[in-house]
Amino acid sequence: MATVTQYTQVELLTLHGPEFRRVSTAPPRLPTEDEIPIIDLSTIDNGFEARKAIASQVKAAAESTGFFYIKNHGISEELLDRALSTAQAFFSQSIEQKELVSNKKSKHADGFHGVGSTQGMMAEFQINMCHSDRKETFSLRYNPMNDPTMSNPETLLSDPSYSYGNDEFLWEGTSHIPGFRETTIEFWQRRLALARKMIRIFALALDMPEDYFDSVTTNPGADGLYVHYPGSPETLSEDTETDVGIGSHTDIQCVTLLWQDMSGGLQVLSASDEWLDARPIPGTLVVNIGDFLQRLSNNRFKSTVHRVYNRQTTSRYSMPFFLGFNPDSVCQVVPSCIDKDHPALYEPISCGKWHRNRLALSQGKPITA
Ligand SMILES: O=C(O)CCC(=O)C(=O)O
Ligand SMILES: [Fe+2]
Repeated sequence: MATVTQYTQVELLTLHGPEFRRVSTAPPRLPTEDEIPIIDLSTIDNGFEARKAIASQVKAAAESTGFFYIKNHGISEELLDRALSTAQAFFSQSIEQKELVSNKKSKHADGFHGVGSTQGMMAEFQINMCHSDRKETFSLRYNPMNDPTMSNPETLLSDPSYSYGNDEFLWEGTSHIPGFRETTIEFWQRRLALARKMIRIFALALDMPEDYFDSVTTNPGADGLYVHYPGSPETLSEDTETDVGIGSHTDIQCVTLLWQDMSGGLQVLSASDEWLDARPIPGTLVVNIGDFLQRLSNNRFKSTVHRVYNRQTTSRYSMPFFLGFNPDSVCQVVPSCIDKDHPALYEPISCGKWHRNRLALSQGKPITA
């Protein structure tokens, strides 16, 4: 007997008002190789032609599901293991110890966000409309002192419009965890370097010179996170919505790099409104596109709805990294994405303002013009 696909709706908050998306109620299925491809980065440093070849695969993925895996990405298993142990050591503490580095002490929301404390502004300040997120987070944001490519961090540090560099409390409040500061900063640096390489690949994928985004990634949005999804109580029924890890959302900035443990639970909406199981694949990171890059690409590259369901009784850990552009650089739709049939759909805006507006929206505050 043929099965009839049934649909429900998810509500997403956007700057243009709420947006409703049809989604299938069927359980997630495995993606095809084209839907979420695995792209090999082993040749990324081998010269321009090699990078063009990678970019053409990235372009195909970016124009379809907007999600892909990368392998041979250059971040060692040793560092990933160390970062995971560091995250686990942090989250296994008492709530009082975690609150020593509460994000409330920071202008940039660095630090600890407890379970359910920050609906609608967790992680990268995603907008989750359905229910409280069941996760806790530690986040480290851009600080020019931690960026090895920044030749004059003092200039930025002394610029009051940025209020960079007030993250000492993070290291004081975690100094009892061996290696926490060293590992967290080293991992953040490696992810920033990889994200900068990836944005060059994205420039090529948009048929632009590979250095096209370099000038807007000198002090970019760069949010490195540890995330813990506590296990769900065994008593929860299958259809309850309360044990969701992160509700349906799109990422806000440009490119997300995600390490996930082997628990599973990451689901990605397909072009035909079905949930795809973006299962963990050892040795890979998941890459996806955020709303700001979709905007700059005139909607050519897809910022795709995804969510996390942790329905197991044990913890799930993930470590996402969100790359934006320099907060004050005004960016316009990329010229190669505009022609007479495809006029620019969006006004120029800075990534910082875009991010702030999305945050204000999620908190019910007015949006600045
Ligand atoms: O934890 C994950 O697997 C994904 C997290 C995510 O989508 C996010 O933080 O934006
Ligand atoms: Fe996300």
